Amino acid sequence: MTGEHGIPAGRLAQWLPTQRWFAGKDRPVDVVRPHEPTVLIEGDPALWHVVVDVVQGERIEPYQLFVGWRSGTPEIASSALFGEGSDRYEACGDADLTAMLLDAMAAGTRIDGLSFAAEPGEQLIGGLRARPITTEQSNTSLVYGGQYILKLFRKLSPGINKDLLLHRALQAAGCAHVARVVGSITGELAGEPVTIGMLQEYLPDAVDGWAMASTSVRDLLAGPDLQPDEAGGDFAAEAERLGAAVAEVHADLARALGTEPVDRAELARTVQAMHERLDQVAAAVPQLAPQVPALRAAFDAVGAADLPPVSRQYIHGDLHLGQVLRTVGGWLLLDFEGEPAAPVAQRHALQSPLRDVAGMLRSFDYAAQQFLVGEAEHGPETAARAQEWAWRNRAAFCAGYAEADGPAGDPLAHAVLLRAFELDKAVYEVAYEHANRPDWLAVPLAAIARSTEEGEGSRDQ
Ligand SMILES: Nc1ncnc2c1ncn2[C@@H]1O[C@H](COP(=O)(O)OP(=O)(O)O)[C@@H](O)[C@H]1O
Ligand SMILES: O=P(O)(O)O[C@H]1O[C@H](CO)[C@@H](O[C@H]2O[C@H](CO)[C@@H](O)[C@H](O)[C@H]2O)[C@H](O)[C@H]1O
Repeated sequence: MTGEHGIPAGRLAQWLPTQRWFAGKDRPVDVVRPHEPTVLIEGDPALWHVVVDVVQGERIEPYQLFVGWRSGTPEIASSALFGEGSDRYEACGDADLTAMLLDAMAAGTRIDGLSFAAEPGEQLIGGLRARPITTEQSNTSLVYGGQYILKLFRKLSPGINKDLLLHRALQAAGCAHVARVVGSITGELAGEPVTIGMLQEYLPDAVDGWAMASTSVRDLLAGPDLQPDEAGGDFAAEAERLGAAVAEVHADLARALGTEPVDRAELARTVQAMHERLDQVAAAVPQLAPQVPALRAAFDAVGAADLPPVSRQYIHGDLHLGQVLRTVGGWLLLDFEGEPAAPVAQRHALQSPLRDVAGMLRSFDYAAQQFLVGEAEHGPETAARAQEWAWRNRAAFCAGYAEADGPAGDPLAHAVLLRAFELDKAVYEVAYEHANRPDWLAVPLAAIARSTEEGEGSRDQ
């Protein structure tokens, strides 16, 4: 144990890599250096907020922890204890302790360097208990009494978090496709404000797009003679509505935060970045090697052609079916942070809205292909029907986007750029799956192989 509050820095180096939200699992943790803790609850039980610098070779990244302690023999899951024999635990699962986070926002409290605040004009209901959500996520979210959801950002970067920034901008623009932000927690890091948490209205009846799309594909593949438009779970109407929702979010972001034109020099930088990503991923994943020349040709086609103009703007940055929720009122977009591995400056860079379109098109491919991965039994007919499902829903999504007049216009009018963005995303996915879910690596690899075999003449482009 080190420090008067007993933060077990030595044990944290072993504990952190066991946590789903820890983003540094690709290399060993050398040392963990806690900053001065903030006492949130004093006494028994006690709660501290602690920022720790995690040192991994040259890389030093700050993460936040909520550290709990109570006397006696508390029932704490062993995975929450900071190592065997430690009496300090990760407190996000302790409802007696986390209740204070909402109460402090409701009261507008300041504790040392931490500011807890309701958004202007919001009256928060305090006194609610929280439970952590159990879905796979990169941060930690607590649901308070089915009313609010508080996202605690784990890896911290100085400045207002892009998720909070874009939610606020969209809300101020009257956008119907985001959950309302009602509060926030802000701290200080390297002399700058840093977003610790974002409180939003919780939508208990929402279903995520990945679950809905997966149900639709499963339904189709279960009926051997069905076509995608005949299956009971046809998703095309939802895909079209989703396309319109994304177009409206893009238009609101463009109006609220501005756009910049894309000249040839900017396009050349974009192509260069695609090549650089490919260099890195191909070096780490040898299975990508056969596709590298065709990928390079698809990227270079962007620089060579006289393309219709698309301006740059704030975009979602990591849009896929798991980042959208269907409520009775329509589709909502979540989690505007961008790609988890991207440096913060890159996440804030203005980009083509076609990148988000490409992300969602990749996701339709994932939804269709997930049931074929490792499934040696399926024949060519099953693969063809899964492909048909993806084509149908990709086309419906693009039609919805075009109809709603998003800033990218009709995505299919930008076939060369859209194809390059899709392939670039698939290269990112190869790296993501290689590092996180090796069983899924076949999905983006197969998509790249199909696309490079078919060339630009593929079905929907
Ligand atoms: N306002 C909300 N209402 C209901 N569920 C939500 C809401 N916001 C997020 N969720 C759920 O929480 C999950 C994680 O949220 P997300 O913002 O993607 O976190 P992370 O950045 O940690 O991945 C989502 O997939 C969704 O299931
Ligand atoms: O949701 P995150 O911001 O953590 O995004 C990361 O994880 C996603 C997987 O959970 C990953 O998405 C990929 O798999 C999805 C199916 O699980 C699929 O719908 C997406 O199209 C595919 O990219 C995402 O790339 C990664 O950044």
